[in-house]
Amino acid sequence: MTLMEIRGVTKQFVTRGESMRARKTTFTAVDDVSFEVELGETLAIVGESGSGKSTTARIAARLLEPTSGTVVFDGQDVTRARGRELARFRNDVQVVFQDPFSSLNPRYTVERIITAPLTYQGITPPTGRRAFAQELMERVGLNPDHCRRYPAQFSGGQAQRIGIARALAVNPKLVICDEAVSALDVSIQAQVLDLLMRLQRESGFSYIFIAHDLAVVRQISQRVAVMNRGRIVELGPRDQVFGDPQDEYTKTLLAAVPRINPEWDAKRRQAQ
Ligand SMILES: Nc1ncnc2c1ncn2[C@@H]1O[C@H](COP(=O)(O)OP(=O)(O)OP(=O)(O)O)[C@@H](O)[C@H]1O
Repeated sequence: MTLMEIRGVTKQFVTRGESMRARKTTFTAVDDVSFEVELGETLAIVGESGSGKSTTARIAARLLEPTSGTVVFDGQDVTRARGRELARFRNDVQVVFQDPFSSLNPRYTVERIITAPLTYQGITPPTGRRAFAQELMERVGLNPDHCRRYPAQFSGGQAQRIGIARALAVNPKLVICDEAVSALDVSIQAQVLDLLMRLQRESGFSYIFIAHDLAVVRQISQRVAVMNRGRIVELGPRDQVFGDPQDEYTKTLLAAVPRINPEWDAKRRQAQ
């Protein structure tokens, strides 16, 4: 079943040079992009820096309006949704950002951060906020006794787990991870990826997983979209894209990754 459909989405940014007299120029960051996200799957979007991945993610999350094209979620056109319709969308689609610290309010306790999406939606958990936050902390591998602590008292990997717990608080159907593990050390990255995969197995939601690291994408995704200069140049099942890429740019991208060691990769997948 299709959960989200991005149809012919284009995003242009109008920029102006330093001086007021400088001419305005239009830059197309995302150019006629279309893809679908199936219920329960992980679709990865990969590409070099500047290829338009984050802009696409922000449009899919309705954090940015496209210049043209449509975003359909659960059968509804939400491209210009407002009010209650937008609130429902914001509940169903959660985002985990790259830098956990800048996406967590430093003045709020973890308990307050994790339960904030419930507050926006006007929901009171039957067991109370603290018990609810503690349960989620346990689910993401954090010590529930630390629920009164502040973000600065956690490591980068732990802070990202707080961001993930917050995303899960409202039982989303889709979680958009925008370079969610890119800022973490490799060993911590692997732990957070394992957590993301476990949570999906438990709850059945979908991921759009944005990353530039192909080793990470290979581990987590079922399908992969490759972006180059604002366009999707290849989209297919992971093993097809990695094993038999059709597009020249995808081939170049794969050739440039020395970190994918097939033996290591096979061992990791066996261990999962
Ligand atoms: N608000 C904006 N105004 C002008 N240009 C923008 C804006 N946001 C993004 N861009 C440009 O659009 C292009 C695509 O950016 P985007 O962040 O989507 O790429 P990306 O693939 O996610 O790269 P990265 O991995 O570096 O974040 C870039 O050239 C960027 O400079």
